[in-house]
Amino acid sequence: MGCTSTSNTLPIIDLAPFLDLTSTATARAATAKTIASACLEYGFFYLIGHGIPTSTTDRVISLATEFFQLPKEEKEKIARGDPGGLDGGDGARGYQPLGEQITKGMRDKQEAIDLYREWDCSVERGEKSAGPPYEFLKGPNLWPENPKELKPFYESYVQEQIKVGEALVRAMGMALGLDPASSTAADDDEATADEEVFVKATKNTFWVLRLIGYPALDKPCNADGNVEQYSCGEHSDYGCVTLLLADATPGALQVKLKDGTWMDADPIPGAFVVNIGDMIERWTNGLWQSTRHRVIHRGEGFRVSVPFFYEPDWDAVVQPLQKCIERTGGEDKYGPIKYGDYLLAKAYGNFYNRCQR
Ligand SMILES: N=C(N)NCCCC[C@H](N)C(=O)O
Ligand SMILES: O=C(O)CCC(=O)C(=O)O
Ligand SMILES: [Fe+2]
Repeated sequence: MGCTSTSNTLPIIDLAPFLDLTSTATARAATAKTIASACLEYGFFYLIGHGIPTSTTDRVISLATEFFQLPKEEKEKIARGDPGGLDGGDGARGYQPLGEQITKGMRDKQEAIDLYREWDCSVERGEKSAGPPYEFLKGPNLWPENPKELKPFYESYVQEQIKVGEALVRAMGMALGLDPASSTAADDDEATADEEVFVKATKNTFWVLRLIGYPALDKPCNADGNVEQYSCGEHSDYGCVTLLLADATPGALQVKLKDGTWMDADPIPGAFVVNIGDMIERWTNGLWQSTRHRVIHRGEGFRVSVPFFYEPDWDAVVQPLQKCIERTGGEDKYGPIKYGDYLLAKAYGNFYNRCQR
């Protein structure tokens, strides 16, 4: 697949009617309609009206940038440990140096920190034995000590993002409830059981926050225009919705369109780039697909992005909704799956060394 991509036409969705308590049912229905068509056509859109100020998102990016600029030894203080080891790691959380993350069997040119919803070991094992060893993914987060403000700032950013995720999946539930044959907006938005499915399944969201640093690629494309190196290979995300915050670098994230061509999804100031994950695809029986995307950072500088993944609860059982089965030919294409099991398999396969040996 070539290095070139077409220019930017992803839809822009305004979430404000779902966050502003004074908004009208008509305004919510209008947003839901735009979501329904964006999810059907692209599985990707820009999100505005989310209520998180640019002063916050700018700081999130600058703190991540500061971390990646630290010396290697400093960053490796929070290197993800081995699951089952006594170093305090669970194998998934913490810092991953360049080359540890793999996609489709190739090393991605990126370094990262993964943070997840805290796993409360004390509940399962009793307060006294809450320390290591941990099972894969089932441990405490490893937060950087430097920059000092990172942890408190990010903790409150996660809370703000959870609110956005909640409002967004509520809006998506409503969008799914719209009658595709009807062109008129619903006159009231009293939620039906189906419309609340995403909200209920994300009450204790097993969220992920990933800080990613992308060095410039040496040679992203060869003379024929084919891709030689990836910052992140082609993939879909695993859960409900990804709310991507990235620095201003253009020419990096690409979205795969239904015709197989790639389109740039360059950042728009103040907007998150949102995409739907595999669990939404399964709930909708493939009606809304978890669109594949990749990163080929074609610029010169160091690029930083901080995706927030708003996901189902660890224990949520995800299966196609009857209404969606009917709309997609009457056959259940996926069956039920527990989100935690799905995530374990995916996350385990993401690392080149240690976990895979
Ligand atoms: N939560 C994480 N790590 N999200 C990033 C997904 C990047 C693709 C992944 N290596 C894959 O092959 O699926
Ligand atoms: O950095 C980006 O633009 C996207 C990263 C991404 O797709 C991911 O981490 O899942
Ligand atoms: Fe992704």
